[in-house]
Amino acid sequence: MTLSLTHVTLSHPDGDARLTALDGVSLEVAAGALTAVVGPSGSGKSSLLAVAATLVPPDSGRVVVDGTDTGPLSRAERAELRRDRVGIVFQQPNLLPSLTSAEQLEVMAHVSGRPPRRARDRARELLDAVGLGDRAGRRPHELSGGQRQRVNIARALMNGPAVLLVDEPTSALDQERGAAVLDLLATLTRERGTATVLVTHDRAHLHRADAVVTMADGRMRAGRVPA
Ligand SMILES: Nc1ncnc2c1ncn2[C@@H]1O[C@H](COP(=O)(O)OP(=O)(O)OP(=O)(O)O)[C@@H](O)[C@H]1O
Repeated sequence: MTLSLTHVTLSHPDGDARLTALDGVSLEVAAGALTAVVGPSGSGKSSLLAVAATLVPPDSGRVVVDGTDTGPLSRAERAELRRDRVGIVFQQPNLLPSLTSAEQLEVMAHVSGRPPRRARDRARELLDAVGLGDRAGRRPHELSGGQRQRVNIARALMNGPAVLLVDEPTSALDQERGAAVLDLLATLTRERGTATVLVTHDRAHLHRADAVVTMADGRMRAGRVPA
């Protein structure tokens, strides 16, 4: 499995007590598969993504990313693993206002020490893949919300991640643009072979997922993919 969480627990300080955000959660996602995570606010969905992204080490349990057990890794080693093998798409695109779409992507390669020329080609190819080949020279304020989210997705794929983690990508979009973004994520997952986890409130599009899991009070329950 490309992403594997086994009996993961995570708690946060809550006054003198601790609040359990993840309570023995296990999840496996194969390369090329899209798993959607749904559940009410506060059920642990963002905590699950944070742990899978190696941003937060769990209190107990195992997180394996692309064959690497992340438990023994130092903070610096986790950061390196994240940079090279994990793509993260946050709810808000967080694009840099002064950079063009192509440059938003090229920065990722630069940070990873990859050659600029290859980065330019790859940025072009990815912008084409998300339908923005003709918007490569535009800055964020010259793009629509849906286009900015597509740049955000392309940027997350820049370093060829094995695992793609996506947090509520449609929350700022209308129904039609949201549906298009989810279609795109499903297609990219298959074409690029990422193990993708998508947190969403939007139950309308769950049929695009290979599996759906529901979180409630930090626990996970497998669900059927709706027809
Ligand atoms: N950094 C933190 N410090 C303290 N408590 C936290 C922290 N992050 C999350 N929590 C708590 O952990 C529980 C799970 O939160 P989490 O954000 O993972 O849920 P969620 O399902 O993503 O919710 P939402 O849909 O509102 O984003 C909640 O009770 C939340 O208040």
